Amino acid sequence: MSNRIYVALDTPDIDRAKAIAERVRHHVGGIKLGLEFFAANGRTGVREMADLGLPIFLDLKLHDIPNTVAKAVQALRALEPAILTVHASGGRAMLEDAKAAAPAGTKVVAVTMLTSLDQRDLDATGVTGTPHDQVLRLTELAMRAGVDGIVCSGAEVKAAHRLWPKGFFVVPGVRPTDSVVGDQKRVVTPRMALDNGASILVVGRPITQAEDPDAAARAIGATL
Ligand SMILES: O=C(O)c1cc(=O)[nH]c(=O)n1[C@@H]1O[C@H](COP(=O)(O)O)[C@@H](O)[C@H]1O
Repeated sequence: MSNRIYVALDTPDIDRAKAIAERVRHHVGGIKLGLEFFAANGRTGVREMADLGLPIFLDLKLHDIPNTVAKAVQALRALEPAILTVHASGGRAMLEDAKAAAPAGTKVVAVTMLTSLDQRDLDATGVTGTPHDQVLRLTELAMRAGVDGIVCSGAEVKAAHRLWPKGFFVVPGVRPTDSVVGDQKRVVTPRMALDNGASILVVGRPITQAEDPDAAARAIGATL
């Protein structure tokens, strides 16, 4: 089951990213490269990481007017990532245009409500209802727009999966029981996220900050 773990290599240092990827490669299903990596290393860096042979999840969380997002996705086409993220709250037209601009083999997944946010944060943005309500509202929007799936926390993935049985569900913000939570707020264990219907898990610091990333990835895999 460890092939359902994507390790988040959140570092601007490509040599460090490669070193961790090499160490954990037999215990993860793919690697996730996000804004920190992309801002420092760009498309060339993504290509270099892809040469390691693992599927690439390019997590840029695009969120802008439809034309701008579509053009950005077009500019990324040649990288053919396995997964690409956009923000669901960008709206239906943006989601449709992002999907239309992506390569056929790329899953476009829409971030619903970041796992680093809770009820108070939601209230502060003027959104009514609970995190659960907000995730389901955006799941429905993403489904209707024709993207491939969503990103949500393990606390909502069961209900989101029920609403969209054919969707692809990415769950970050997972923590083994003995692990530091950090800036995440809606956290579940990797096992619970999968039991609740996650298609893949994103795991960053519990692996990358471990003294032995390989052992940490193996240990998480063993709980699944
Ligand atoms: O899209 C994501 O991957 C994402 C969405 C979200 O709601 N929360 C979230 O933490 N992430 C990403 O998942 C990773 C979590 O990292 P750790 O908290 O270190 O395990 C980071 O790379 C985040 O950018």
